[in-house]
Amino acid sequence: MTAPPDFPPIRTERLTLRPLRAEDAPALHRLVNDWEVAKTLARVPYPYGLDRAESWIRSTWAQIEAGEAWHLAITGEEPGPEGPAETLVGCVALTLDADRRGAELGYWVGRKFWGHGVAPEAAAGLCRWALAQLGLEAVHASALRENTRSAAVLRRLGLRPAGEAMQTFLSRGGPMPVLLFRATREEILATAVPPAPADRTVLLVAAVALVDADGRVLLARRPEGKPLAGLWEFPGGKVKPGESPEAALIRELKEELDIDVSESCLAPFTFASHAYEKFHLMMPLYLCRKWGGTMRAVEGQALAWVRPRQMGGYAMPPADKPLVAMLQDFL
Ligand SMILES: Nc1nc2c([nH]c(=O)n2[C@@H]2O[C@H](COP(=O)(O)OP(=O)(O)OP(=O)(O)O)[C@@H](O)[C@H]2O)c(=O)[nH]1
Repeated sequence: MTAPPDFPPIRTERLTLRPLRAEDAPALHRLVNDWEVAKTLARVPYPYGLDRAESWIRSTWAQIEAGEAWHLAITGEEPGPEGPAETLVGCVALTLDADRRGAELGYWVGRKFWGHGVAPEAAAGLCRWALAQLGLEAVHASALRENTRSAAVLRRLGLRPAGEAMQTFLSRGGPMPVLLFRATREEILATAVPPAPADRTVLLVAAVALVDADGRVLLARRPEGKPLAGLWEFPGGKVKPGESPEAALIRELKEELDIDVSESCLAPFTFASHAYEKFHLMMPLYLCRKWGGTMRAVEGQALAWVRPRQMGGYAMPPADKPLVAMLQDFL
């Protein structure tokens, strides 16, 4: 086949699942050729070259056409200079068993998209589609024994532990212990929409829009190694027990930017209330136009002074979206 099959995209709350396209190859190669991702995948060699991404994409078309396996791109939307742009986030797959009554579920998500519940949302979307369209009786999956994150995803989807096995991992060059998971059609249907974790705690984070004389706002890029790394955000951080949000900000601004801010210069502006997968973020956003000292990126983080109108071109955490809209109206 020379083109993706005609397959109507599956849409979930935030994601679209669609056949891979030839032009996805560079993004696919970038996301999978990452040891943290590749090491969890049985059938992916490492390093993973661009040519492999290209030929694998073509092989998935024939499998969809034959009704044997559905390897779909998980895509989301990220802000771009010309409005929201489609971004490859990962892949999700169902491969029919030989008797065509069950199927194996698989998925991976690019490292920079971890922590947002992409895998359960995409896997639940594909499972729901497959139960309706293919009349499957069961879904099964495996996860490396050490991959607790993947085991948690499978449990949230309603799959239950079904033993252990050894499985060859191309990326590891040999057999590795895996945990097996399984669910009947009924079990999946009962839990196919991943429930929000019941014990999601509220995390209080104080943040500030530092505004310069030209009406530009300071954004800082989250450093590698932290959750949501690479995204641009308002300076700030977690409020410690016993600390006021203002005191937390004054401390964080000193620690991160080496500037001195007094409480009277922090004007309450608005707040974000956003359900992340593992916690609920409650984040007051202050405005501040006056500070002392010479600003520097103490943690080596990239800084940018950005007009609110231009913030659409900076990828920011989902919680910040409404804040950006309010700054655009106000500044
Ligand atoms: N500072 C800041 N945090 C934000 C923004 N938007 C947003 O979702 N957050 C979330 O709020 C949380 C802030 O935690 P953090 O990791 O920056 O806090 P911190 O500086 O105390 O970090 P640390 O615990 O690694 O020292 C993160 O989960 C982050 O993703 C934002 O605009 N600014």
